[in-house]
Amino acid sequence: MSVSHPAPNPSIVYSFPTPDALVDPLATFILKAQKEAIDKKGKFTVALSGGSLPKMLRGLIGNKAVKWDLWHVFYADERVVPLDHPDSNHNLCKTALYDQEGVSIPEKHINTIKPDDPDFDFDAIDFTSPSEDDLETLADEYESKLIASFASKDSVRFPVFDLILLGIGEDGHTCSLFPGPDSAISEGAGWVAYVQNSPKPPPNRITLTYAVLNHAARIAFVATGPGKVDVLRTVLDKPEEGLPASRVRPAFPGQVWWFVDDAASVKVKHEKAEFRL
Ligand SMILES: O=C(O)[C@H](O)[C@@H](O)[C@H](O)[C@H](O)COP(=O)(O)O
Repeated sequence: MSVSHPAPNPSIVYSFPTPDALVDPLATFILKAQKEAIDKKGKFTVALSGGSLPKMLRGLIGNKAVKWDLWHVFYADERVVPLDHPDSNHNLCKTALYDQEGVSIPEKHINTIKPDDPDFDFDAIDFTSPSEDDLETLADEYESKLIASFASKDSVRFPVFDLILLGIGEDGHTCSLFPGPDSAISEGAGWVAYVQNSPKPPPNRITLTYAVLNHAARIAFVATGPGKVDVLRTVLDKPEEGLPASRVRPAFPGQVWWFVDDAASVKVKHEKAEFRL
């Protein structure tokens, strides 16, 4: 008997006149996701990306409605560098968000790529040229953190994030899922994969897989600036080209939203919705 799966919902695109103008709506959107999650299960699980994204979360800083103590943070992807390195997505989020006045996510709720296993010496990794074993261990250990947070692998096939916040590169990558033959991090893979030779430096990364992204309750992409014009047009209007960001299509009732500025979305034909929550 064949089982039919409901098709993914079409993406909802909000375009704002400037990057600044999307900051408060994005915060409102995140707060709504937070409320729904906390009302349902008393916590809010969110995955953050690097790049320009962390700074776009500034609308949350100082907002009394944010229940920081109930946030459980993972990284959609992370660069394999020391946690205090300027290239670290954790470091980026720490500077832009966690260190800001009033932001009080408990440290144990922030899931860095540093393994909990006391036998694994994260700081001893040769970060300029980590071994494949190290990368594999980091991916496996990160998966263990997901399992610990989302239940046991026996009882749940995939973690269901309340919200995953993503950026997009000009080549259509998202997380550390790049176009090309190496985008072998396919639906069949586990929850976390490692990447070597990433086309965007630094070369070594770990990333959530499509499988995890496509089980999320909500995905929000944030993309601004004229550099994203062509890629947004391709991803939103020609998803059949299969760029990594187009492959992020959580099954019903999952939903993808785009928070973009007019400079990035000027060529997009996909319907733009009026922002109202
Ligand atoms: O760690 C990373 O490199 C990212 O998570 C990556 O996927 C990023 O989100 C995009 O490259 C967009 O970056 P910008 O927002 O800086 O353009």
